[in-house]
Amino acid sequence: MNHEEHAPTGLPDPAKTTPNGGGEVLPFPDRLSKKIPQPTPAPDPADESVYLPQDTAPELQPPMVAASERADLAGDRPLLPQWIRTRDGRRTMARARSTQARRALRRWLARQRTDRGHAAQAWRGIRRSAQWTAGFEGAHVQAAGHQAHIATREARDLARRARFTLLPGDRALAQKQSEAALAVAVTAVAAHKKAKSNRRRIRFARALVAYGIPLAAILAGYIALGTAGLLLGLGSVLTMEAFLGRKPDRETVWDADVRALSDGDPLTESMLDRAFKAAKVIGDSQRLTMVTPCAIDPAVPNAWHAVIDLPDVTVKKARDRADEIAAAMGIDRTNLDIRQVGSNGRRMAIWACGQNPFLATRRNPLVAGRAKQVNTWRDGFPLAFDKRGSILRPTLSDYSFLFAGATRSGKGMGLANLLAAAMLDPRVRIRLFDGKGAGEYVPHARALATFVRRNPGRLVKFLRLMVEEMNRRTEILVEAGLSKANEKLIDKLGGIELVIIDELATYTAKNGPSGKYAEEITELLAQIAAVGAAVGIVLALATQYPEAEIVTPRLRGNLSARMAMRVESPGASNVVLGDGMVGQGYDASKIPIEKTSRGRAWLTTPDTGVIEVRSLFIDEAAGEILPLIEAGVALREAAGCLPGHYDDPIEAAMARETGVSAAAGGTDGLGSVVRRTVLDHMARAAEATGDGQISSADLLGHLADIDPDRYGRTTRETDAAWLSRAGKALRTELAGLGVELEAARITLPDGSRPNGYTLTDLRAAAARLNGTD
Ligand SMILES: Nc1ncnc2c1ncn2[C@@H]1O[C@H](COP(=O)(O)OP(=O)(O)OP(=O)(O)O)[C@@H](O)[C@H]1O
Repeated sequence: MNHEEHAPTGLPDPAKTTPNGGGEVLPFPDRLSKKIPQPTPAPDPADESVYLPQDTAPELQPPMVAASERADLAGDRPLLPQWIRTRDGRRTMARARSTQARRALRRWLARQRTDRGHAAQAWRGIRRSAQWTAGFEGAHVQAAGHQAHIATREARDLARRARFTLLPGDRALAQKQSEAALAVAVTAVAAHKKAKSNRRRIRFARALVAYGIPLAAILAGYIALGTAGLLLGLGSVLTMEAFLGRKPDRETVWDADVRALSDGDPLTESMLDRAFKAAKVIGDSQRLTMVTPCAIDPAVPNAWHAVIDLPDVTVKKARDRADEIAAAMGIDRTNLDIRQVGSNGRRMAIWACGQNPFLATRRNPLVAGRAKQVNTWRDGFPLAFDKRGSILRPTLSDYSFLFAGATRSGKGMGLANLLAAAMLDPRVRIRLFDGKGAGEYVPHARALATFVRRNPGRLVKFLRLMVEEMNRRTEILVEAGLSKANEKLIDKLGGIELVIIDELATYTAKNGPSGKYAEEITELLAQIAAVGAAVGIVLALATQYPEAEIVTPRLRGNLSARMAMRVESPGASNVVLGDGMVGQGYDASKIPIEKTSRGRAWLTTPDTGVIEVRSLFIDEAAGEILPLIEAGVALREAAGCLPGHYDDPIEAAMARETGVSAAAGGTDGLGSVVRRTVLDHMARAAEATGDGQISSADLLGHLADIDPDRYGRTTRETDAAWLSRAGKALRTELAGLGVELEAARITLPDGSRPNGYTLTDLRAAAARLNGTD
């Protein structure tokens, strides 16, 4: 019942309401227009207008007002309108409730006929429990059965051939092949049996949960309460099943044409057939031939694989249409992997996963276990995992590396994985130039043969030495008659040189502050990258700015292993992966900007081609790298090659040339590698004057305090003689450092114009000396 039904008769007439209005009990006429007594408000003694005259008839006297009909003076029943508290109001409400109940019952009855009815729900729940009990293990058994079948048939054929081969030599060979095939068949049959028993065991365990528990509940109810308990138990089990089956099956799930791996459907032959047809890889009249049936890949959740033969099309064509195939299977291209098997170009292994295989974060195995020595030359270093979950381990014996990606894309993690393994290989001399200049690598310093922050001038000198070192090593190889170093030769050559440059743009940007070095650095890097790896000199460059100016095409061409994390544009992706790669579907700018995508990349190496990967994770914030650094220091100490404690020809030559060594990050271990010279004292003295300049006389007085032997004044010396001698000593010292700096006229605040130096000139000379300008 609703208010509109009453409108014509039921609504109170405002004209007839008492003067006290809405706060009082209002009349609510009956539907049958019964005469109802007009409830009257309690008289307000203060309001004389509501007093009835003395001669009012007794029937018009105000009736006794029931408690529920009294005015709600205290306001403690504010949510109930006054009219409900009348008898008619209550009757109206009762009528409304009964109508509602009737409608609810009708709705419930109508629902029972649909797939949302409680019986349907319970039945669906029971069916789902049965499906869950059966599981997917059958696919494994089927695959193993297929293998066993093929292997036995092959063994039988070979045995027959061996029996009928008459030539003794051929017969021996045939028997050998027959025995091998028999062994394979026995293993395949055993694997089939094992898969069956595994399926039985898992099904039994599931059946215990799906059927055992409900049966036990019903039985317990019956024993405890008899028939009532039995009904109660049955009721609760059916309620539980109805809960499990509360969502109706979507029709699409059972429709072969729209099955999707992402909905949890299994990969089937018909799904593959349909997807390859929809992607126009095969025609409507063609069919795929299954070499192995679709089976679960236990390494990745919700992943499947199969080997198929394509009819009259190449695997390359299928790979080119990977996007379309994936879409037809209801997944993203990232979740699909197509590889060629064998050499006929038609057989392919397909792997597909219902969810993004790169959502998982996988830790670097070196930090997960106990840190022990690693052979990066032979076994490589764990860098990343592919979509099938296999860890990729590039070796340090074949090529140089480039890591590129926008900020926070995870390129630093790529370097961190390389560094982690290099730490644990004492033969690797790690030379790190940190162009960002932050403190990120300071904890590693003790194990670094060279550690310099920024300082492009030093990098140029270092790379020149490296090119000389490369030529020296090449000569050794020439003498040994080899084109490439092997593991035995590594020690003779002087170990593996790993040159890491983090933020290449600091050094190779032509328009940057170190532009004058850019060209030479790029050229030297390209030379080292081209032949270095063959003689044990490997580069690992990282940049946030993958632009052709920073990584020139020639340099990129020589860096054979390149990892493109998320970049800003398709052009940047091509700078890393190679021209035209975006057109082939390898586009690092399409990697989503999400936290869960950090470390995802396209990796290209001569061994793998271009593949999609995610780098392994090292939680640097939690200090996971620290035990590796300690282990690296200990290994180098034991091998007698702890930086700064052995004769490193490169750093020795650098020290000769620049006057300071950067082994283990220099004397302060921070990679600042600044040479403390007389220039620093001069700059500090000029700073102390407060006006940015200092006269020669004051400066020499200051130097006399610091280095009395050289600049001190003897008792018999006149002022002029001392100034002349000390001035000459200073010029000699500066010339010895290779610094060209002459005293010039300066104007002091008192107006005098003596000879002296400005702070700006002194700083510029110091920067030139340290190569930091
Ligand atoms: N493979 C990965 N798995 C999980 N998380 C990762 C992975 N790689 C990077 N990350 C996360 O992304 C953050 C940024 O990574 P990283 O410092 O390597 O990026 P970057 O590109 O070098 O950043 P920046 O340009 O600021 O130096 C890391 O702190 C880490 O938490």
